[in-house]
This record gives sequence, C-alpha cells and structure tokens, in this order.
Amino acid sequence: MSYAAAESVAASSTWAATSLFYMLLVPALILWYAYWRMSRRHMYELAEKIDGPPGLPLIGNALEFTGGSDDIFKNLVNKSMSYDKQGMVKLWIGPRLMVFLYDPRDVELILSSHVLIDKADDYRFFKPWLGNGLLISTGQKWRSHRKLIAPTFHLNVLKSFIDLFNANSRTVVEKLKKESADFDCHDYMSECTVEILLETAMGVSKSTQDQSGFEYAMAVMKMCDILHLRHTKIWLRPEFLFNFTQYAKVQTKLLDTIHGLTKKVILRKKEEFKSGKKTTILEEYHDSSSSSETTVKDTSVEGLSFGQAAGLKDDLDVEDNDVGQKKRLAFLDLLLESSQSGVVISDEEIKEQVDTIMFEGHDTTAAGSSFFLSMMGVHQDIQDKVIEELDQIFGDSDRPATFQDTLEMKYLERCLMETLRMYPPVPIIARHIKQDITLPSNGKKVPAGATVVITTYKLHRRPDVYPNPNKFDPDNFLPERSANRHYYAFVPFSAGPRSCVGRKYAMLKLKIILSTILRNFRVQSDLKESDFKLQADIILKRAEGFKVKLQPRKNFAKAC
Ligand code: HEM
Repeated sequence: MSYAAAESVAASSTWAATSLFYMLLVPALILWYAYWRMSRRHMYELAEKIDGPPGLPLIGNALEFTGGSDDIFKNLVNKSMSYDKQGMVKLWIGPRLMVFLYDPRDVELILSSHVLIDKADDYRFFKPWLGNGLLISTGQKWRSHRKLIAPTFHLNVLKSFIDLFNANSRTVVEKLKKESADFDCHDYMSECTVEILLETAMGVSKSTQDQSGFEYAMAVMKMCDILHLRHTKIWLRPEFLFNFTQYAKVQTKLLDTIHGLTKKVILRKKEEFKSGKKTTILEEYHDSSSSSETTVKDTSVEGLSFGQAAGLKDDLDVEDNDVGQKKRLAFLDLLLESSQSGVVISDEEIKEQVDTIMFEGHDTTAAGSSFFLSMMGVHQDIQDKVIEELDQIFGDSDRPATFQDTLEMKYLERCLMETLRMYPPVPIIARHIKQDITLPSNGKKVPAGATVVITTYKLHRRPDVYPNPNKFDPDNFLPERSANRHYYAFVPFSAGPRSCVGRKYAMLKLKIILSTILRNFRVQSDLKESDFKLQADIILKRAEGFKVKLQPRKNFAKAC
C-alpha cells in the first residue's frame, strides 16, 4: 500500500472512531439527563405546587439576577409582591430550587430546628476566607465549637469590654470632627468596629496603628463584592470558570490582606501566652466591678432581650451562675487556652474562627450603625427624642457610658430595633434542606434538596405584623406592641440554635458607639428614605454610600 493510501485509511478510521464516539455520547447524555430528571421527579412534583415567576428552560429564573446589585434587589422585592399572600415564593436558578419564606410560622420551623442546621451551597464561596468557621460548619464540629465560643460572648464578659467600647467611641468622634460636608459614615463605622473587635474579642491592644485595621475593613468590603457577584452571576459559580477571571486574582490579594491581619493577631497573642502574660476576663471583670454597677441581673430591656423577642431564648441567655470560671475568658484567650490541651481545637481551626468572628463581628455592625445614623439624619423629630433621652441620662457631663446607662437608653434602643427591622444587615439566611418539610402556614411541602431562604427583609415588612411597615416608627418596639407579636417576626440576629453568637455584644457596642456620637453631633441628611438605593449584598447596604452630614452639638465642645 502506498503512503498516501495508508494515510487515507488512517484518516477514515479516525473519522469513523470519532463519529462512533459522538453517536454513543449523544444517547448517553440523553439517558443520563433522563435519569437525572427521573431521580429529581419528587422535587419537581412538590416544587410545582409552590408559586413563583415563570422561568426559561435550563436557566430558570437566572435572568432575574442581571444588572447592578441595587437593581437586582429592587427587582426581586417588586416581583415577590405578587406572592405576599402566600408568604413564600419559588425561584429556579438553573437546576437549583430556591424557596423564599417570610411567614413567621415557617421561619420558626426552620430556625428553631436542631436538625435543619446545614448552610446552603452559597456559603461555600466563603470557604477560602473563613474555612470551616462557625458561620459555615455543621454537624458535630459546629456543635462543639459553638459550645466553646458562645460563653465568650456572655454578658459578664461583655461588661468588661465597656471601657474599650467607650474609648473607641471617643476616638471615632475625634475622627468625625474633621467632616464638615456630606460624607459616607460607613468607612468610619467599619474601621471603628474592626478596632473594637481587635481590642475586645481578640484582646490585642491598639495593634492597628499601622493602618492594618482600616486596610482590613476595606479588603473585607471588596471581598464581599466578589462573593456577591458569585452568588448572583451563574457563570461565576463553578470554581474552574471563576479561577480564569480577574476576580480570582483580586480575591487572592484581598485574602492576603485579610489573613495577614488575623495571622498577626494570633501570633501576637501566642507570644503573650508564651511569655506568661495572659489576662483573663474574669480577673479584669472583678477588678473593675467596684467602680461599675455589677448588680444588674436582668438582661431584658423593654420586653426585648438584646435584639430578639423576650420570649426567645438561646445559648447566650444562660444565667450568670451557669457560666463556669474557665468560660469567662475573652474569645481568643479561651481558644488559645483550649488549644494548649491540644484536644478541643487545632491551630487551623483557631484561625478559621478568628476570621469568622472578625468578618461577622464587623461588617454587620458597621452596616447597622450606618443605617441608624442615616435614619437619625432623615427623621429629625425622632433624633430630637433620642438626644433628649441622652441629655437626661448624661446631663452636660462628658463621662463615659456605663452598663446601667445602656439600660436606660430605652428610646435609642427602640430606634436601633426599628433600624434592624427595616434594614436588617443580614437580609437573608439560607439553609440546605435534606428532608421534605411541611410548612405550618399553608401545609405546602418544600422538597429535600431545595435551598430555603429566610427573607428577613420581607418578613420584617409584613403589613399584618407591622402596621404601616415602610414607615420608620420606633414605637413598633413598645412593650405593649411587641407583646402579642410572633416571636419569629423579628429575627435580625436569626434565632434558635444557630442564632448570632455576637447578638448581645453587638447591641451593647452599638448603644455605646451611637450614644457617644449623638452626644457630640446632630446628624443631618439631604436625602429622604425613598431616595435610598438598597443593595442586595451579603450584608444589606446603601448602594450610594451612607451619606450624612454632622453638626457639632453646641453644649459639648469636648468629645464624651
Ligand atoms: C448588628 C450586628 C449583627 C447582626 C445583624 C448579625 C446577624 C447575624 C445573623 C442573621 C446570623 C445568622 C447567619 C446565617 O445563618 O446565615 C449571624 C450569625 C453569626 N454571627 Fe452575627 N450579627 C451581628 C453581629 C455579630 C457580631 C458582633 C459577632 C461577633 C463578635 C457575630 C458573630 C456571628 C457568628 C459567629 C455567627 C454564626 C453563628 C453560628 O452559625 O453558630 N455577629 N449573625
């Protein structure tokens, strides 16, 4: 056979093999798809009974997530309105079924469960950052770490942080004095909350003079932008596609900054431990107790217990007597001490938990405080009342706030609750459901394999629970109004076994920062609430920035 003939035989046999491959591949794919659809038949049957906007073949409702994050937010809120009567709506994102719930009875079923504790697939994007920290982990690992960490945010520990809350609030007031025109208060709140976390939960004193606290806060903000894109843009979800994008490179750089700070914090703390310099909160608490009012035992304020309905209890509500001596350590002190025994928590796990607390503890409170200041700017009459209350508590003294003072800030607390109702910093909570669940509100079944999304933003604006729900009305949290409300109709900190571990820490810290600011400044705003562009980020924010103006209050020349 000639060379040309041999070549032609080889070419035709390659062609035949390729054709055979495709001839087999196509039916194989069809068979696989048919099998895959069959295996999900139960899910499709149950999903069929849940209402939702029509979607397109294969991609479902993915197009609802196009545009900027404020457009997406507005679009989803508007579209969901047609389903408000049912208190639930379904969306398909490609093959993924998402069921959004906002009836308090259904929210209770999910949040109070000790079984439905698995986080949704979307949280995996946090993994390179937070590893398997408390926010993401599940099962036995989550249970044992939660048990270890929750007592470090007990009220007794928190009271010992009050001096640091005050000192950092005064620092931010000093910094704010340079702002004479419109500015974005979120940057200040962000930096301040990072500094406070470092000094309190991490127990590292003024470590951020080198600007790493500010850089950290900015890196977190940019990381959240990337994570948000991955949640909403279907093509950025698979790792192999994401890794080809520019975002992956930016993420690596941001994580260097973020992990750089957490590693530095742990290293410093370890060095202190080695040199024998370890101060337990228990000692500090007793040292300072003579000058502060430690007799206050009742932790509920005006029918509410630090950010949730008074009738709800979680592992942060244990009595003082139940917290043993060892457990009265600050967060990082306790983790490092536990790791000395080598049994409870490894070095890698400590890093994951530090990253988790630094993220959860800072961006949420920065958003909450920025929304509060925005509300004060918009509602001058309400701000008048807050200032009046503060003047009654402090007179013209510039003394720091005490724990007792925070209990007396009843109107300020109502304003804070109302802010968290209308602008919950964590607007959704997503869980992966491994078993069918029947919803108490309407008897419908959500199939196993679905993602259930507690839509706090919509839950908090239900007209049957909050009359005139889009009006900022702090009196919504008067005891008589809260008394008959469903416990799960107000869950800015989630609730149940996976509630926010920093709930009491956040409320105490926010009261001190915000009261200190309002003792020094009056807040103004050129925008009305209807001008706000809300952004459906991981954390709820104003897309245009938290623009406010400050006017120094005449009576207070010195920062409180
Ligand atoms: C206004 C401030 C805050 C709000 C609105 C808030 C809200 C929430 C919400 C809604 C969750 C549940 C998230 C989910 O299941 O997806 C959560 C969890 C969590 N939060 Fe907060 N949070 C705040 C402040 C803090 C602070 C100050 C800390 C720590 C110092 C903290 C630490 C955590 C942790 C570790 C979790 C995970 C708990 C678990 O799964 O066991 N948070 N938070």
